[in-house]
Amino acid sequence: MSVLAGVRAAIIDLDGTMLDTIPDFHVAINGMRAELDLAPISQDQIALMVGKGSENLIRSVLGLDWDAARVKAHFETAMDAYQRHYLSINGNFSALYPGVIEGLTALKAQGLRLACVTNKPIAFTTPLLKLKGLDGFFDVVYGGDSLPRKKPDPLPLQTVCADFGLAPAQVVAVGDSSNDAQAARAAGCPVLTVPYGYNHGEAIHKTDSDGIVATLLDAAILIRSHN
Ligand SMILES: O=C(O)COP(=O)(O)O
Ligand SMILES: [Mg+2]
Repeated sequence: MSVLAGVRAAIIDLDGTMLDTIPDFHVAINGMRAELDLAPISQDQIALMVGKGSENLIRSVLGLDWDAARVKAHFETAMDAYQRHYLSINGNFSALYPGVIEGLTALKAQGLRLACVTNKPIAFTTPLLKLKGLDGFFDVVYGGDSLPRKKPDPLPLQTVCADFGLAPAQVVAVGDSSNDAQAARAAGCPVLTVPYGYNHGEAIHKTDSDGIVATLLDAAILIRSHN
């Protein structure tokens, strides 16, 4: 029997799964770097560092130029600048991946409840989902700072399962990175991965999952075929 049999809800990741947000990160990070007299960096560099939340990202971005002591000394100034820049352009340069709206629509039509769990701060996440027309699909949304621990910790996924009154085996996680897969494994949720996002520069095939789906629509079709 497939691990997807009996699935009643889906937890969908945001960055790299629903939206290609690297162009937003790029503008916001380089805006911050300019304020600190640091040279711009490329989208490819940024894609390697996205996935473990804002604090990690800013520490990595500053660590390209500075030692740990200097990063620490300037961290708060950098974070304030980054958040200001990000909020001023949030969503303006990011785009939906193919099959996202179709996939979410199909999952809903199949009777699944949907949650969005992202490591993006909730203050960025809420307006972004709205701007992109995604907010109406989700019963629950957790950002990286909504709960005491973020992915790859299982807590956000376990919280969704509790919110929905479902066992982890009934809730599939869909994401683009090892953070999503590790969180799902630790929570006991089945997990599907998409190959087009950001996985810290690692091929998605190297990440342990229950299947790789080309789009969210393919995820919906695969789940339906087992239920
Ligand atoms: O902002 C991040 O660090 C990654 O966010 P995600 O969990 O939506 O991929
Ligand atoms: Mg992601």
